[in-house]
Amino acid sequence: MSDLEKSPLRSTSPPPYGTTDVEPEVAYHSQGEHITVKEDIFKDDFVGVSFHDIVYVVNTGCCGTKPTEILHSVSGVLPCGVNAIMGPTGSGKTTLLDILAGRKAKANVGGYVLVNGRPQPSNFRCKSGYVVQDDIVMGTLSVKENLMFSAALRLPSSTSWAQRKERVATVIQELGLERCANTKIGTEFFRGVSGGERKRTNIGMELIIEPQVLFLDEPTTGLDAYTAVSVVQLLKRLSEKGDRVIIMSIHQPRYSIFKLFDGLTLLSQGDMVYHGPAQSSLDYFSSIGYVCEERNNPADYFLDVLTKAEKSNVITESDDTDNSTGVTEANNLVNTYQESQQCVEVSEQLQTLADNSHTRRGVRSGGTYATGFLWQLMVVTIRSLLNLLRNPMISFFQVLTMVIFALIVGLIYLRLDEKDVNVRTVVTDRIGAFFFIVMNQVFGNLSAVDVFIKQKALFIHENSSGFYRVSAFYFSKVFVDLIPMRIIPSFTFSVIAYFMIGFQVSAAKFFYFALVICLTSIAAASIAFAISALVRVTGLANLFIAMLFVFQMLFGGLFISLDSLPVWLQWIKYLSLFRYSVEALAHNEIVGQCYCSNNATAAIIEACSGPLCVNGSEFLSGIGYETAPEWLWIDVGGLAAIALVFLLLTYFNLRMLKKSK
Ligand SMILES: Nc1ncnc2c1ncn2[C@@H]1O[C@H](COP(=O)(O)OP(=O)(O)OP(=O)(O)O)[C@@H](O)[C@H]1O
Repeated sequence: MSDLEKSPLRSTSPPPYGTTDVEPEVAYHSQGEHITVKEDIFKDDFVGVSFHDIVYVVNTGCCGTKPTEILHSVSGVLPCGVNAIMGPTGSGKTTLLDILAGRKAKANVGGYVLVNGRPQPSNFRCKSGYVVQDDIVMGTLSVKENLMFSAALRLPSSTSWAQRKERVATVIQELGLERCANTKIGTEFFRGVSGGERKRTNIGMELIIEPQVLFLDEPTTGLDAYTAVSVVQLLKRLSEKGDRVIIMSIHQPRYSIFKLFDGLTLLSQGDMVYHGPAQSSLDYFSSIGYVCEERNNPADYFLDVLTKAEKSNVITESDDTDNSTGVTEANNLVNTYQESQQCVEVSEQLQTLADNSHTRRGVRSGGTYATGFLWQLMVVTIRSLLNLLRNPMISFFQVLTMVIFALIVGLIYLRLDEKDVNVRTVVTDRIGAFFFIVMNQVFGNLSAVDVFIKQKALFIHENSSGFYRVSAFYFSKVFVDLIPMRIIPSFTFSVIAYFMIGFQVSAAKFFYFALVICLTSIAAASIAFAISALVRVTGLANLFIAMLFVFQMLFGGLFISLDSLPVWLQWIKYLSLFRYSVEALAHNEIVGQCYCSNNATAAIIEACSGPLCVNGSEFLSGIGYETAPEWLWIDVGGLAAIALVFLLLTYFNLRMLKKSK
C-alpha cells in the first residue's frame, strides 16, 4: 500500500474521465513514438493549469510511523500570465510546484491536476519547461552550444538542422543573450557568463520547445536586485507573448517584482491562505483585518504576517481552558480563506473545469522522447567529448599520474632481469612488482567516482525533461570516460613500466601485459562508476570503493595463500580483481621460466633443479596461483566479467536514480 493510501486524505479522486491514453484529437507525428512540440492539449483557448485537492505525504520516520502530510488538500487555478507561489520557508512552495510539473512520485500525491481542463498527460514533464533553482547547464559549453544541445534533442526528429538553428537564434534574441551567445557558461575552474545570463540560459533551454507552461523554482535566488527584476520582467514579456502560463515559487520578492505578478498563491505550513489575482491580495488581507502600511512591500508584509501567524499559538475557541482547541493564528488565516468569497469563486471555477473534463477527451500522451536513441547517443557523446577536451586538466592529470606511477615502479624495480641477487628474491621481486602495478591501476582509477556524481543533477534534470534516454547518457559517459581516461593512460603506463623493469622482451608478452593492465583499470573504474551512480556524496562513495578494493586485495593471493583459505571462503578469490590481475601478469612472465642464482632469466626448464634454481611454474603453484595455459585467458575473462557486471550495475543504478525522482 502506498503512503498515500495509508494517509488520512481528504480527497484522492482521480481525474473524472479521459485517461491520458485515449484517442488523440490531432494527428501525431508520423514516427509514432515521437512527440510533437504542440499537442492538442495546449491548443487555443488555453485556460491554464488547475489543481484539485492536492495532498502530498512523505514517510519521514521508519517502521510503520504515520506518514507526514506536507500539503493539505490545496486547490486552485493558474491562468495564463505570471503566477507566483509564495510563503515562508518550509510552507510547501517547491513541493506544490513539483507536483504541478508532474515531478513527484505519484504514489505520494493525492488529488489531480488538469492542464487546459484535461488530465495532465503522462509526458507533461517533457512538454512543459522546468527551470530548477540551481542552474543546471554544462559549464564548458557556450550559451549558444547549450541551447543547440536542447534544440538537437528536444525538437522532433522531423525538424531540420536549419530550423533548429533558427529556433536557437530566436531564443537568444528573445532572452537578450546576443552579447554572450559565444561565451562559455563557466565552471569551478574558470569564470564565464554572469548570474543573470546563466539564469536566462537556463530559461532558454526550456523555451526551445516553446512550452505553454513554464515552471521556475525560485528563479531570483542568488541574483542581485537588478538582475532579479530583469529576469521576472523577461518572464512577464514571455507570458504576454501567446497564451503562456508561468508558475514560479519565490521566497521574498521586492515590490518591483511583486507588481509584475498576475496570480498569487500564498501557502502556510502546507495550507492555502490566499489564491487569486496578485493585485487583489492587499484588499483581501485588509478585509480580514491585516492592513499593509502604505510604503511597505506587500510581499514582505504577507511573509511577516504568515511567519508571525505560524509562530503564534492563539486560543480561539473558548476561554474555558478545558474546551480550548489551541488553534494558531495561521489556522485562522487558512479557515478565513476557506470561508471567503475569494475561495468560493475559485471553487466554482474548479468545479466547472472538473465538470468539463468529463466531456473533454483526454490526449494520448505520445512518447517521452523527441528523438531516437542513436541520435541522442551521438549528441550526448559529442557534448561529453567537448566537455572533456575543454577540461583538459582532468584527462591530463590522469595520464600524468600514470606516467609518474610508471616511473616510480620502474625505478624501484629497475632492470630486474640484470639483478644478481638471492634466487628466491628474483621471483618474489617480480610478484611484488605485479602486485604494486595492479594496486596503482586500481587506486589510480578512483577518479572515476566523479563521472556520475558530478553530473547527477544534470542527468536527473535532463532525463526527466525528456532530453535523452538513460541508456544514451550511460553509453556516452562510459565511452567518453573509458577510452581517454582509462585505456590511454594505462597503455602509457604499460609501455614505461614494462621496459624499465625489464620483463621478457616479446611482443606477445608485452601486449598481453598491456591488455591485463587496461582491463584492470576498466574493472576498477567500473566499480567506481557503479558506486558513484548509487551514492550522492563523493566522500561516502570513496569510502565504499576503498572498502571494496581493500577487500579484493585481501583475497588477491599475496597476503594469504589462496589454497590455505578455509574451504567455505575459497569462492571469494573468484571475485577478486587483484587475484585475476596478479595471477595473469605473473603467469605471463614467470610460468615456464627457470630462475637460477647469477642467471636470473635462464629459461632452460630441464636444467632447473638444485638449491640455486627456482622453477617459476612450481613457485606460482606453491602460492596458490593457477599455472595451466588456459588460465592466461580465464584470468582475462575474470577481469572482463568483473568490469561487465559493474558496468551493468551502473546502468541499473542510473535507472533507479531516474525512478527515485
Ligand atoms: N521528502 C521529504 N521528506 C521529508 N520532508 C519533506 C520532504 N519533502 C518536503 N519535506 C518537508 O516539507 C516541507 C515543505 O518543503 P518545500 O521544499 O516544499 O518548502 P518550501 O516552501 O519550498 O521551502 P523553502 O522556501 O525553504 O525552499 C518542509 O518542511 C520540508 O522539510
